[in-house]
Amino acid sequence: MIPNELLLGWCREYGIELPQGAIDRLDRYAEFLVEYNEKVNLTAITEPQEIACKHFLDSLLLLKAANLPKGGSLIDVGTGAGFPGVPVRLAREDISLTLLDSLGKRITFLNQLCERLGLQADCIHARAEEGGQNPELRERFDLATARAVANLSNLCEYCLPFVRVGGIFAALKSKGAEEEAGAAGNAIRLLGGKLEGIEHFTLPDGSERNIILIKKISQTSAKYPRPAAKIAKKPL
Ligand SMILES: C[S@@+](CC[C@H](N)C(=O)[O-])C[C@H]1O[C@@H](n2cnc3c(N)ncnc32)[C@H](O)[C@@H]1O
Repeated sequence: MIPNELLLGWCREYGIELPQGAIDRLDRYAEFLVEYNEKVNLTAITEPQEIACKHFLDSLLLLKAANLPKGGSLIDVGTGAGFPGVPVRLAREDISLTLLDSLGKRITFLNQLCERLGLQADCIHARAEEGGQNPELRERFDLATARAVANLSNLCEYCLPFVRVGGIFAALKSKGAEEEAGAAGNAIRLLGGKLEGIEHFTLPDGSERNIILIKKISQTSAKYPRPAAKIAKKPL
């Protein structure tokens, strides 16, 4: 359904390697996404070339920006229909993937998707504020990521608790990333992080993508993440 050759060409251009069979699995992913989206709202992007560019290639850029060690672990917070986590896992069969979202209908979709694609992933129905206090998830991951979930300050409180010391939180953002990173300075520091840098990309459709990289340099205090109402009322 997606323009496979075009996507492969983009991957070559951006230096992203795909293992054998990944393009076929991405194609089946797109097909199921569009089919399921007719009954349950998952995404506004349904045109095949747009899915290839704005969902798949965009997600895969994470691999260009952040180092994910061989056999490492990735958590995608507020993953929605699986972005960026699922495309990244299809490109990196060695990693373990956890997909977390607060909406049950998204998790139902993801479980069915994993079954169809024969993909191993933990799909967790929880708010990030709760998941980050769960000892089985807290400070366990080499890489945490999120796209289109919240402003960077709140996102740091959602995501940094999941990251092990020495690991990375990578936030996928469009324009205004420098300003957001500046405004989140206090949150980054309080949560045990350090701004490593921002990787800039231009997608084939001309849109801007910035990936903000935050390294976890010390443990996050047990008081974070706070309950949702507190985060909303008093952002760090
Ligand atoms: C705009 S969608 C983005 C989905 C996906 N990351 C993408 O880029 O296509 C935001 C997603 O974040 C989830 N979300 C928002 N706040 C959350 C929270 N506090 N904890 C977990 N999931 C959350 C929503 O349920 C939704 O699926």
